[in-house]
Amino acid sequence: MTDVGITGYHAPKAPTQSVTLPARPEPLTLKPSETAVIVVDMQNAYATEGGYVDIAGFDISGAKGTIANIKKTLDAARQNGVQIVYFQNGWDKDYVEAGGPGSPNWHKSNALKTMRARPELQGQLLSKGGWDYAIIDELAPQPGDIVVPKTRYSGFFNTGVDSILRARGIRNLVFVGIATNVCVESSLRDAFHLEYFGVMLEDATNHLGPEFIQQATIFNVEKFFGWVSTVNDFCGAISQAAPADAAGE
Ligand SMILES: NC(=O)N/C=C\C(=O)O
Repeated sequence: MTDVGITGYHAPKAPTQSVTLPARPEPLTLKPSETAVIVVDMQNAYATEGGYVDIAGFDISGAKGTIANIKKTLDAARQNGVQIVYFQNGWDKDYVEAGGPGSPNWHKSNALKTMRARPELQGQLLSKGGWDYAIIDELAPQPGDIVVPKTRYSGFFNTGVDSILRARGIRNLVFVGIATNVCVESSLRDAFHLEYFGVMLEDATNHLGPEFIQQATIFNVEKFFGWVSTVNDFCGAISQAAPADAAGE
């Protein structure tokens, strides 16, 4: 069973009135009270120099702007009582959860491959409790946020997040994080198949690989799996509704 860090903090209530989020291919009508922001894998591994993807040779120069835009998104979400859920990718220190040679993950994970190529890194990449695994300081979870550890690209595989969201009546998921084309897209696709309305904030995600791959995911989301919006449009939209507390709810 997955560890889920839920604090006893009572966040401000999210508005129950519908707002209109400008999005492509069309605007989306949603209730902030039925919406969560999903922060995908904003760990040192993916967003900080010296972390796993940097060591593995990917260009992470886009991460800085992504972090600033995610911070803006989370500030607005918190002010309006919108639930925030963090996904955190990695495995136990012995890498049992990563799978052995019988798992495709063992063959495809660039973290595992990098550690096999450079044995001095063994135990350092994406290992629970280590620096690489930790969520970056700039986006540290706050009281009321939910942290969901995961062991594969999709946050819906082998985790309790679907139940956690359903129990709160959440129907709309706003995705931010790294990497657009791997864990963000995998999670948004699974969310679609579980009947969630998935929105990706294109300027709060960063890809691993050439620039065209960011555009490919944007195309896939817009055309097949959900909606694409921006940080400014999200922040503007969720502040449209009267706070639930002010409305006497
Ligand atoms: N968070 C991600 O998108 N991860 C991508 C690759 C990996 O974890 O190896």
